[in-house]
Amino acid sequence: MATRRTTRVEVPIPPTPNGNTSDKPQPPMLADTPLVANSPFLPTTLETALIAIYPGTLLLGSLISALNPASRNATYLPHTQAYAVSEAPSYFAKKSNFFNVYFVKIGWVWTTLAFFLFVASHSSLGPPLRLKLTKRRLQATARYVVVTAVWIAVTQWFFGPPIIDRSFRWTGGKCDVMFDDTRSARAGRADMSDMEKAFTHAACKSIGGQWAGGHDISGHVFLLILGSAMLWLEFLPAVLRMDGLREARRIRTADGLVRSAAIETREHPGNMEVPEKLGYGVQGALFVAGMSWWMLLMTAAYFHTWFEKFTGLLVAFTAIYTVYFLPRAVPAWRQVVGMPGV
Ligand SMILES: CCCCCCCC/C=C\CCCCCCCC(=O)SCCNC(=O)CCNC(=O)[C@H](O)C(C)(C)COP(=O)(O)O
Ligand SMILES: Nc1ncnc2c1ncn2[C@@H]1O[C@H](COP(=O)(O)O)[C@@H](OP(=O)(O)O)[C@H]1O
Repeated sequence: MATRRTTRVEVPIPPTPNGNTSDKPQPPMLADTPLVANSPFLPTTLETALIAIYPGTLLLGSLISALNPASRNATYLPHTQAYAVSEAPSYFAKKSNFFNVYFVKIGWVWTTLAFFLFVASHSSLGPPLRLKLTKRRLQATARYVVVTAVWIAVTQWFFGPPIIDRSFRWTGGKCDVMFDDTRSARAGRADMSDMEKAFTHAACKSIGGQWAGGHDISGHVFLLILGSAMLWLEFLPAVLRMDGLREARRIRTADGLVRSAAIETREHPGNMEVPEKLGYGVQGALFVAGMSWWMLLMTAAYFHTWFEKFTGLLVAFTAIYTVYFLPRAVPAWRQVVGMPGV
C-alpha cells in the first residue's frame, strides 16, 4: 500500500513591528514589497536583463565577424589574437587604433577618474565636491579597492606574473623565442627554460618572442566588462527610480530573514533622493561605460577566439558578483562594501 509522505517546511515569520526588543528606532518593514527575485543571491529581473547585454555584445561581435566578408577573407593569426595587419577588415581591427591606444590600454585610469568624479560629485553619496567622508563614500571606495585589486591580480601582478599570464602557462603556453631547429637553437631553448618560468606576456613580446600554445583569457574583454559594469552598477541605482534597481533587490538581514534592500535606506526608505540633474559625475561615468561597450563590441568582432572572450567575461562576472551581488546575502560582507543606492 502506498504511504503518503509529508514534508515539513519551516517558514520564518518576520517579527511584527511591535515585536522589537530593542529600543532603537527600526526602519519601516518593507518585507512585503512585491518579490522580483526571491533569493538574495540572485539579481533582480531588470539587473539580469542589463547584465545579459554583455554576453549579448560578445555574441553580436561574433556574428559581425562571421557575416562580414572582409573578416571572413582575412587571415586570423592566433599568436597575435588578431587578423593579419595588412588584411585588417576595419580601422577598429587594428591594434594601433586611437581608441585602443588611448582608451582601453590605459582603461583603468579612465574608469578610476569616472568612478571618483561620480563619488565626489553626486549628492546621493555626500555633499557634492566637498571633502566630507560619508559612510556611502567610504563603502563605494571599498568596492573600488576590491575591484581594483582584482584588476591588478588578473592583468598586472599576482605575486609575480598576473593571473592571465599564469593561466596561459598552466594551459601549456610558452614564450617561443627561437623557431629554427638547429642544434644551437635547441640548446638555447634548453638554457632558457628556467628563465622562461618568470616570463610574462609583456616580457615575451619585448624580446621578440611569440606567446603561444596556451589559453589566453582576453584581457580587453575582462577589463572592459569589469570597469563598465562597476560604473553602471554604481550610478544606475542612484539616478533611476526603478524598482528593479532598488527596492526589488533582496537582502538577508542579520536575523536570517530576506527583506527588501529598501530597509537599509535610513532617511528615505525605499526611495533615496534622486537629484533632478544628471551632473558631471554621472555624465562622465556614462561616457566611459558607453565607450567601453563600443570597444567590447570591437574586441568581440575582431580579436580573440570565442572561448578566450568567454573566459574574460567569466572572470569579470565573478568579481562583479562578489562585490555587487554577494553582499546582499552575506550581512558581514555588506557591512564592509555596502550596496549602491541605499
Ligand atoms: C593580489 C593583488 C593584490 C593587489 C593589492 C593592491 C590593492 C590596491 C587597491 C587599490 C589601490 C588603488 C591604486 C589604483 C591606481 C589606479 C590608477 C590607475 O589606473 S594607474 C594604471 C593604469 N593602467 C591601466 O589602465 C592599464 C590598463 N590596461 C590593462 O590592464 C591591459 O593593457 C589590458 C588588460 C587592457 C590588455 O592587456 P594586454 O597585455 O593585451 O595589453
Ligand atoms: N578593441 C580592440 N582594438 C584594438 N586592439 C585590440 C582590441 N581588443 C584587443 N586588442 C588587441 O588584441 C591583443 C589581445 O588583447 P587582450 O588579450 O588584451 O584581449 C592585444 O594586442 P597587444 O597586446 O599586442 O596590444 C590588444 O591590444
